Amino acid sequence: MNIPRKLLIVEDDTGLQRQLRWAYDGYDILVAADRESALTQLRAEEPQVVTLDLGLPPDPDGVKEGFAALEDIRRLAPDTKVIVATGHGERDSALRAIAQGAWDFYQKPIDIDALGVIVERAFHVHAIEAENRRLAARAGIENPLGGIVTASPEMLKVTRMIERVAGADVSVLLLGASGTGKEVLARGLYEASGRIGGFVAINCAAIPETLLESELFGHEKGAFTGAVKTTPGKIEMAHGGTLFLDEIGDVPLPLQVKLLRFLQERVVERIGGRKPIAVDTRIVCATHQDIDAMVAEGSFREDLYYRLAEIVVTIPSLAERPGDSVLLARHFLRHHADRMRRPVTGFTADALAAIDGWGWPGNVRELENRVKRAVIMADGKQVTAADLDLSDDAQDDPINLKAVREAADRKAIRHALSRAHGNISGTARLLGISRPTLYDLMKNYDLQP
Ligand SMILES: Nc1ncnc2c1ncn2[C@@H]1O[C@H](COP(=O)(O)OP(=O)(O)OP(=O)(O)O)[C@@H](O)[C@H]1O
Repeated sequence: MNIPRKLLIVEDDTGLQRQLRWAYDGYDILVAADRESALTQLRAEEPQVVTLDLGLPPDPDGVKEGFAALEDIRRLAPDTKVIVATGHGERDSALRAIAQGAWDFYQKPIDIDALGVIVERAFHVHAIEAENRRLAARAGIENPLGGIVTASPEMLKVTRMIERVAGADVSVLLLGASGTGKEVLARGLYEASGRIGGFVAINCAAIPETLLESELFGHEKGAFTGAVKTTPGKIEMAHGGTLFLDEIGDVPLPLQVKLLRFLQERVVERIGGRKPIAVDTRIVCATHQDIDAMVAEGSFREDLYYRLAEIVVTIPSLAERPGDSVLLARHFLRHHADRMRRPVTGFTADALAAIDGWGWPGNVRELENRVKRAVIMADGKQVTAADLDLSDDAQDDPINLKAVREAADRKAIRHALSRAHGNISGTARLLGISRPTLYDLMKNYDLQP
C-alpha cells in the first residue's frame, strides 16, 4: 500500500508559502498560516512531517506562538516529525525547540536544497518508526495499552484490567507511587474507552488551593478580583470525554464537598455563575497517598471516596515488575538517542546489571531521566553504569547469598519506608508482610523508620 507523504508547512509569510509549496516534488503539500489552522490540518490530514516557523501571528516577531504550536503538535500527534524554522542567530530557540521534541531545525533564510534534505530524512525516519511500531505491536510485548511498555505479568494484569473497565461507565481510582505511570494508564484507559470528547488532566497537587476551585469549576467574568473574563473549568471542558484528577488526595476538604455534589448531580456551577451546567464526563483519578488511611483519619471524605473508587487499580512499583527496568531502559535509550540524534545504541553489561539491581525509588520517571541523561553523557556507543550514575551501587554488590539477601531486604525496606513516609503499617503493606515481621526485620538490620 502506498501511503501518501504529506508535508504541512506552517508559515505566515505568503511569499515563502508560495516558494515552499512549489519547491518539492513527491509530497502532498499542505499550508497553514497560524497555529489554529495548523492544528486543523494536523487533525484532518495527519501529515508525517511539519515545518514550523516559530514566528507566527499574533506574535510574528517572537517565538511564543510557535512554541505553543510545537507543544500542541507534540501532544496531538507525537509521532509527527516537526522541523522548526528560526531566524538568523536564534540558536537558543532552536535548541529549546529540540529539547521540547522538535525533530530538527533550520535557520532562515531558507535554502531550499538544504531544507529538502532534512525533510526527506524526516519522512524516511518516520516511515521506519511506523514500521517498528507495527512490528512491536505484532510481537505483543510493547504497547498492550497506549504507550505502556511492559513484559511483567503484574503490570500486564493491570493493563488488562484497565482495558476491561474502559468501556464501562464506572469511576476508576489508580493507586501507585510517584512515577509508576498513573497518567499513562489514565490516558490508555481514555483511549480504550472510545469516548469522543477529549482527555482533560488536572494535577490537584500542583495548583494552589485558592486557584483549584476556579480551575475545576470555572468562573464568570467579575466573580473575583482578576476574573477578567468568563472561563470554563476543567470539569466542563471534559464534557463527553474523560476527566483525569491526578493527586486527588491533595484536594482540600471544602472542595471535596463541591466535587461530591458534582458527582451526585452531574452539574457544575461556575464561581459567580447562577446557571447549572450539565456535564457528562468519565472520572479517573489517581494518588500516591495512602487514601484508605486518609479516609480513616478524616482528611478525605468517605462518601467521595466511594464515588471516585468504583474500581480501584493498584499499580506495582517498578521494583515489583521483574525484568521491566531493563526493557524500559532499552526503550528509553532508543527513543532519546533517536530524538537527540546521538549515536548511542545500547548498554554495557555492567550498566544492565546495575539497572536490574537498582531499587528505582522514583520508578519509571527516575529510570527515564537517568537514561536520558546517560544518552547525553555517554562517550561511546554504549551507555555504562557510570553514565547512569549507578556504578557505586553495582560495585558495592556483596557476593555471598546471605549478604545479597540482606542488602536486598535493606534496600526494599528503606524504599518502602520512604514511600510510606515512615508509617509502619503503610510500609508493611507495601512490602506485603505483616507489621510484626517488619518490626523484626528492622530490629535485625538496625533500621529506623
Ligand atoms: N510502562 C511504561 N511504559 C512507557 N513509559 C512509561 C511507562 N510508565 C511510565 N512511563 C513514562 O514515565 C513517566 C512517568 O509516568 P507518569 O507521569 O504516568 O507517572 P505518574 O505515576 O503519573 O507520576 P506522578 O505521580 O509523579 O505524576 C512518563 O514520561 C511516562 O511516559
